[in-house]
Amino acid sequence: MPQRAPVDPQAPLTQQSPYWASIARLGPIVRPIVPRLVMGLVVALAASALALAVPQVLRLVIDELLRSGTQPAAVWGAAGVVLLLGVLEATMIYLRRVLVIEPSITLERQMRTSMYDHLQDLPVSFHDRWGSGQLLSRSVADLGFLRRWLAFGAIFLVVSISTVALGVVLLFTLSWQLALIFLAAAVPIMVYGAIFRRRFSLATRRSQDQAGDLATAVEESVHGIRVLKAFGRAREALEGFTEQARHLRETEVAKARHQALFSLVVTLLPELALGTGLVTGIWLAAAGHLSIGSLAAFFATAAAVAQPVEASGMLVGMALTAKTAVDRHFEVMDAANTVADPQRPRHLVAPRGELAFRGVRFSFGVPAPHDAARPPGAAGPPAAGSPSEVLRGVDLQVRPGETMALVGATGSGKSTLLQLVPRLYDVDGGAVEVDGVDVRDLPLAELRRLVAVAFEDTTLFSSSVRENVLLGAPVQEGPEADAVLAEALEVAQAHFAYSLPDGVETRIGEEGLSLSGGQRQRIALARAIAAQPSVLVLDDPLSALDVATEERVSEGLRGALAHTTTLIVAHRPSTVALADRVALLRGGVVEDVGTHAELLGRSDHYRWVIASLPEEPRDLDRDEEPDLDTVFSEEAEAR
Ligand SMILES: Nc1ncnc2c1ncn2[C@@H]1O[C@H](COP(=O)(O)OP(=O)(O)OP(=O)(O)O)[C@@H](O)[C@H]1O
Repeated sequence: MPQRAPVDPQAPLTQQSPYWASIARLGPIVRPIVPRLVMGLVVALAASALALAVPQVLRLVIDELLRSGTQPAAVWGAAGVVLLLGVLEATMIYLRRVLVIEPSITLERQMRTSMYDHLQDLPVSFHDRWGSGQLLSRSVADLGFLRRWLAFGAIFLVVSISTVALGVVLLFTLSWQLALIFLAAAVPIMVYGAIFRRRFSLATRRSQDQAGDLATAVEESVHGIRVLKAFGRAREALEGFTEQARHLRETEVAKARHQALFSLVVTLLPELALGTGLVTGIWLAAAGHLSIGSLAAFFATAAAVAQPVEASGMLVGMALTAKTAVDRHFEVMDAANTVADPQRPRHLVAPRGELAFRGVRFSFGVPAPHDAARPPGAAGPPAAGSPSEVLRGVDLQVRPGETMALVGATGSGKSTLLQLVPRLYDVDGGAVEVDGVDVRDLPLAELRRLVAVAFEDTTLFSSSVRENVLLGAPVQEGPEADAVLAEALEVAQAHFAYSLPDGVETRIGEEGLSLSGGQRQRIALARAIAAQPSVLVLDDPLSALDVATEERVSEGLRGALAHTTTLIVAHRPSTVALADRVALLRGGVVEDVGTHAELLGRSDHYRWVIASLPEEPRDLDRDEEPDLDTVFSEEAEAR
């Protein structure tokens, strides 16, 4: 497996796209809910205008009603107006929530679904480079954040800017001298705001990436918990995790410090301006340049304006985090699907299952942790003949219905060659053909119906045995599906499935019943058989079986594969025995092809490879307990 480098906590993060260029990319996605967002914005603006109207009523009450000694009824009337304004403001706030929350949640779901869909489409080479935690954090945390920003942050930012703008105009109408003092505080706020924006956006990008790496570390250690425990490496894993968590903590603390400092500036300066304004205001009122009502209204309005200014630290922080979330989202969504359907597809009407590799060249390219960190095209395949090329011109023909074993030293590229058949990767040069048609010219769905695979490292999904086995089967339900299931379980010697607590309906996989390595392999093998493919590609699918079970499976396979072209990676002589012919892979090419006996007779390298294959199974996995009497008597005989 290639290494996926986590975010370097010390690396300078300076490459940031312009803010609006990033946000504008959301345009087409957000468009359907824009009317609701605009309505939400309008009612939020109305709520803020109502809040600003209260000081005006206050001024009227003080200057006009109280001073001229009007009837108490008029004062009650004014109080009623203030109350009405308050009720209206609360209603508007409620309406805003109703208008924006539901569409923003829907949008989050849609973005998450399309990301999942895109991840399914992207080639295996993409998944080789990206840590699962990075994808997890982008599809869960980042999108959740974007929703909150759209439903709350963005609207409040616009409302805050409008409130401040309208408030400042009102302040000028009440007293231009006091308004100027108040406005003077805005200059250092704006200067410091620019510094804050730069620092915070770098820190927020780093923290979101580090959170993704941390999620990858959790995922890997949960998956590898048995290995870590068995090798007593849990402490080292914890130390590694603690180190990553420490880096994230440092970034978060730095972020919080930037935000706290900015909040201090935006809280302190308006307060200072208000204090200075109060002294000046009292002096102006005493000198008769300002009415008491205007002075009271000025300070009530200034307080209403100061509120969004004070919240600006949080709002700007949200806006910058949202921009990072958008960037991270599109880094995944922009990744091109290099293994796509052909533009002019060809079809195989009655496939015979002839498989051919013609001058196939392949290398894995240069792994990189995050696509965005690389200039486009930086990870392309190395030049032909470069040392990192795994396959350097493979020529091999497998006849229809033939079983061909692939043998070679470890790391010679056997698994790689198999993965080119269902286009998990595409060749860099040459072609893989089924019935004379380049696999790249077949629609992917058709190709993957023609070709079924079973790998040594089996993946079972959190669903029933039945669903796992019938995953690629032509029929999923009914008596025909039952028959396919039964036959596949029979050939793969996976009868144990019937004895599970709920039989073939038992839930297995990560969230279900744990199966042994050999049981998992047999389910995976049954899945490949149930797909009823024309070409079956098996990557050492019997490695975890004991000799007796392997023999029974091999026998079943010989019958079942009679009409299926099979390419099988063999790590054991017993798997080689399954094959009609054997291909010997060496130095990135097929060095020799022949029967097992022919190759034994003429190839030193083949003899060496076969001699180095293990005779015994790597992992004994018997269904039934061994007969201890027999074991003891065999041991006694041996003695
Ligand atoms: N996803 C990957 N990304 C980068 N390099 C890879 C990847 N998978 C395999 N390789 C490299 O390609 C080479 C061939 O690997 P491959 O797994 O095909 O060998 P193999 O013959 O099947 O080995 P084995 O018999 O040990 O299973 C190795 O050097 C391996 O490190």
